[in-house]
Amino acid sequence: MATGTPVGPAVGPPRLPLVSVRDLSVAYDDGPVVLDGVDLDLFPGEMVALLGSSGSGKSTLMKSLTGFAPITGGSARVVGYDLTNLRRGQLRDVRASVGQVFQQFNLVGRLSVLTNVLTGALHDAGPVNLVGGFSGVHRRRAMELLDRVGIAHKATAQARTLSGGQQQRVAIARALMQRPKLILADEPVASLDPRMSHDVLDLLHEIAREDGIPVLVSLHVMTLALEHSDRIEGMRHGRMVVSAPTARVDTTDLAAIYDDEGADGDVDAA
Ligand SMILES: Nc1ncnc2c1ncn2[C@@H]1O[C@H](COP(=O)(O)OP(=O)(O)OP(=O)(O)O)[C@@H](O)[C@H]1O
Repeated sequence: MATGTPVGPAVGPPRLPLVSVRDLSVAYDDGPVVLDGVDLDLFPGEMVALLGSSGSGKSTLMKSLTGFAPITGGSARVVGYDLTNLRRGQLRDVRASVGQVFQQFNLVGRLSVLTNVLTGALHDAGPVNLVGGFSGVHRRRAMELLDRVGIAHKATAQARTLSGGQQQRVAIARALMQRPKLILADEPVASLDPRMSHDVLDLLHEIAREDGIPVLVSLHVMTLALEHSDRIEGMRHGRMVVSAPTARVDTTDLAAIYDDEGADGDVDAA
């Protein structure tokens, strides 16, 4: 298994991981073990691509980081919380600190783009009604974020009228509205064409670098992962079989992840 130190500045204070997972096991409802002895560290400012064949456990790993998959063994520290030993109310705090981006965008189609972004602030806005209840501060921030993701001109449009790539930008702005300490993006480009896929991954990579937060992104297209990540984590049958800086990943690593199960991409591209 390839390993390596995470990408980052050669000098400066030691960086602490925002996510530190050790020997993690997950099983659903007394079923078979789905994650088996998984280790994972995510550091500030890095874009990490999570690769693996269908069913290897990528989504389950992401869900386990926000308490949506049952941890049966090992440990998981996420944004300062020990997920196996949470006190009352702390799971809510973890979820409020983790921005999530999904394949299907998960926007409310009949609401405006701006309102969709504002829902990212629901955890700290107190009781609001979705149409008029957000403060001017929240509204200004939502507009700034729409500007940052390049879609401020669509602020008043219904979300369902936007293209897939535009909707994913709105979803990313909504995640940023949470002021996240970590972003989890589960196959965020699986519904997008190649051009939009590159644009969305560029945007996520830029956010990781500029905001200094880790972005963990699961991808099916290997070539996209090789082009748009600082580090590759590779899963196979619920185990982490590769963990290495992207520049050092080679065909042996990719074979360890996919073997003859196939991937959407060319192994020789490495
Ligand atoms: N809620 C659930 N209950 C029971 N088993 C589940 C549940 N969710 C996932 N699994 C099982 O866990 C295993 C890993 O699934 P998971 O969705 O994490 O894989 P994945 O790598 O994300 O796959 P894909 O790339 O197809 O999304 C699979 O065998 C799946 O059937």
